[in-house]
Amino acid sequence: MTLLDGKKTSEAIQSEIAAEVAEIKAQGGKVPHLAAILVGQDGGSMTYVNNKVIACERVGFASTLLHYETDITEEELLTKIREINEDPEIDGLIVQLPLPKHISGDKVLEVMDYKKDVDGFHPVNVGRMVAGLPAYLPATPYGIMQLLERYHIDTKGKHCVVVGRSNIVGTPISILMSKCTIPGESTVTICHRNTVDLAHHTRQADILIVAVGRPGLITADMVKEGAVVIDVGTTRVTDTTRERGWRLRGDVDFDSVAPKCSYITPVPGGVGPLTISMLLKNTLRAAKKEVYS
Ligand SMILES: NC(=O)C1=CN([C@@H]2O[C@H](COP(=O)(O)OP(=O)(O)OC[C@H]3O[C@@H](n4cnc5c(N)ncnc54)[C@H](OP(=O)(O)O)[C@@H]3O)[C@@H](O)[C@H]2O)C=CC1
Ligand SMILES: Nc1nc(=O)c2c([nH]1)NC[C@@H]1CN(c3ccc(C(=O)N[C@@H](CCC(=O)O)C(=O)O)cc3)C=[N+]21
Ligand SMILES: [Mg+2]
Repeated sequence: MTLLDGKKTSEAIQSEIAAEVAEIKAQGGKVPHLAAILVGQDGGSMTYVNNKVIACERVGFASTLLHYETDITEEELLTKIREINEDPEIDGLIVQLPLPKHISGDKVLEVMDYKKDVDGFHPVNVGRMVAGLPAYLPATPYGIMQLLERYHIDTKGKHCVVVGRSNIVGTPISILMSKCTIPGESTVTICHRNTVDLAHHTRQADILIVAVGRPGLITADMVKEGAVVIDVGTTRVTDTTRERGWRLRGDVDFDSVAPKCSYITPVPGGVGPLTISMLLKNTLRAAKKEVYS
């Protein structure tokens, strides 16, 4: 069993990005600039946004964090997004999810300039990804592809089973794994809440990707011997032995499943750190106008 070390891979990617930024600076070019919008006080969201800002500093990007109270109106938020769209200094924009109920995530995406949508959630980027055209790929699926690539995991002709069909993880990773690019070339099954006999499907998987948000959902009996298991889930569970009172748990029951796997990602230290690195990568691509001029 080989551990897919997301932290190490993420550090390698961030070093590559930092080297490119240094080169851009040396040539007097524009330093990539990421703007992040956070609405409200959700603990997890605050942690992720802070991690993103810290990572920006580490690779030499500029960053702006815009933090609004939960009672900001939808129109006020949309006005702010329009301002950022017009600001030539800012290359990439993310709006941290979840948003409060009175703000429509779909409207936010509609207003956002897709050329600055480094999360890859805008319908233009989603459509271009599906069509196989250059696009910003959503950071988590992009990170999973990086892990598979950098560990030289053979995906061609394999059966990839994805559990979860969200727009930010399950759906895009299923599409990418089915494409005629490497990693990819897999035969893909997508499972969700209404899948009958989940274990029957997961047991068929050569590559099992789980993005549900239910700690320990995948147990050893649900996994084929020798499978590659990618655990996207990151749920905070109470842990009184920790100073902060909680720890992160994945969707896979790691202790029982790991011995059966050829490769497996840990939580934390698996997919999560890569998500941040690929967001930086997208921001660099935005600053370099690699996807759109
Ligand atoms: N490591 C990282 O970088 C990231 C981690 N995450 C984590 O990944 C997890 C999933 O996130 P996200 O995709 O946004 O979650 P969503 O809640 O948006 O989607 C969860 C998906 O799981 C499906 N589902 C729920 N229960 C079951 C079940 N019992 N059996 C099969 N499928 C089920 C849902 O089905 P249905 O569509 O029918 O409701 C849905 O498609 C969360 O823990 C989140 O914190 C998310 C993003 C990035
Ligand atoms: N617009 C938007 N884009 C997102 O990409 C987005 C979002 N909203 N909302 C929430 C989810 C969740 N998500 C994670 C990012 C990093 C870690 C991560 O770095 N996890 C570390 C641990 C971090 C810690 O210790 O808290 C790890 O797994 O090792 C986890 C989850 C991005 N999301
Ligand atoms: Mg969601």
